[in-house]
Amino acid sequence: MEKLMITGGRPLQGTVSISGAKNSAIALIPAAILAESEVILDNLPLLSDVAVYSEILEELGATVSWEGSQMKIDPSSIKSIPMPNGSVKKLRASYYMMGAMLGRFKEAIIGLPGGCNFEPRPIDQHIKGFEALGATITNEHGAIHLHAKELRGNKIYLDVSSVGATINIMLAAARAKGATIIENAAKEPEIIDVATLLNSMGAIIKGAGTETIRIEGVSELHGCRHSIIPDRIQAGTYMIAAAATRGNVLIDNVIPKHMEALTAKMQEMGIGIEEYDESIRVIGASRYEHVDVKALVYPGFATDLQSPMTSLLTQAQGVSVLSDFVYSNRFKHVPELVRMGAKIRVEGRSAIIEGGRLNAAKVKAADLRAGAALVIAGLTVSEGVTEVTGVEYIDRGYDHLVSNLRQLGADVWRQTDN
Ligand SMILES: CC(=O)N[C@H]1[C@@H](OP(=O)(O)OP(=O)(O)OC[C@H]2O[C@@H](n3ccc(=O)[nH]c3=O)[C@H](O)[C@@H]2O)O[C@H](CO)[C@@H](O)[C@@H]1O
Ligand SMILES: C=C(OP(=O)(O)O)C(=O)O
Repeated sequence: MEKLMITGGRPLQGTVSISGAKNSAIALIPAAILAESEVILDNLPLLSDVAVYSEILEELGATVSWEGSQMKIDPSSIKSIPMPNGSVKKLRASYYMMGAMLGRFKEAIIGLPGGCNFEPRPIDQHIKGFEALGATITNEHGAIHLHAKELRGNKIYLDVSSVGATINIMLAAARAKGATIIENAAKEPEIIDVATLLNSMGAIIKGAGTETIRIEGVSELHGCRHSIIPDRIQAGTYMIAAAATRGNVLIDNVIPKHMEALTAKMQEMGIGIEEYDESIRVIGASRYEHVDVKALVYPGFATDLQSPMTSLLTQAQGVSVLSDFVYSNRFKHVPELVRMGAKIRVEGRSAIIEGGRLNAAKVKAADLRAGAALVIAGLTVSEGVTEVTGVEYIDRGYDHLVSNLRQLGADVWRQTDN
């Protein structure tokens, strides 16, 4: 079993460069299925989810070569092969195979997604969107069967502004007949990134990043080259880690605009923030004020930073209230932080956090961002060694985590126990 070992108490110092966004990468790779020729993706993060996605495309017959942060995908030999089990079960975003395969072949059989299950994560809005485009959908023994004689554009109002449903409908609609309008679309930066790639492939998509997206279907898409936006959740995690250790860190290769909800909260706590064109410096202080945080859809505070933020709030004076309005039960990190001495109780969709010192402990990450929260907590503890298991979750979203933290002066290492 692999674990992360952390002797904390050292303020993080130096520069960390952020890789491309996981939540873009794992939508852009399946989007390449829609093209007839080679798609080149630059600034790709080296993550386990990305590796699984390249496996999925190879299983379908695509030629994938991956060198450093560049992936080349030649989808010209892709075939419509059912994927009820196997790799698709390993990650959440395999649901994008539904939209991409439907767009290209008008049919797909895809096993229900795996990934981080911090609470039930329905895909009813994805299904509603595909049905509106003319697909017939059945769930047979845990695999979704999708079929359409032809896909026709339609107006789709999403009941919840879902990132996955918005992207999935864009993928299928890009090669449908006529115009599709998505209302109450999600506005996350990763949606703009996917629309940018699709438009470079010859799609006609307008309004990505707003609540109304219009997609004019085209009969064919071609290859292109695209550079993935920086990962705002990784960036936010390092910003929080810098502040939690009362360090001074330049976070490079970020889009500061994407970080606004976090930077505003950190400034409210008394943390120094300097913004540059493509980087942000976080300057820790000896005392932080308590704040209330509400995780919301973009441009609100990201739910994916809610767990790391919980760890930072244990370092503030007084009582903070952190509520998650996207995932009301995303609190699997809380019992583990309590094992480390944190004073936190969960009431409904809120964690009530009383600032205080943490202790080293053996803790388990139950999902990706819970893992990030535990690493940050461990970095604040100077006595003893914090051991974090569940490293496979952390590897879904943070490439070079150990080397990045070590470069910033942290005493962190990976250990494998038999
Ligand atoms: C691969 C990826 O990009 N993952 C991100 C994506 O997940 P994901 O796309 O799965 O999340 P959604 O935006 O779809 O979920 C938002 C909310 O809508 C609900 N919902 C969603 C779809 C649906 O059909 N029905 C429904 O009720 C969910 O339960 C949740 O409460 O956005 C989440 C919210 O920012 C992030 O935490 C994830 O990191
Ligand atoms: C929940 C996350 O990802 P996924 O939707 O891929 O499980 C995340 O990135 O925090």
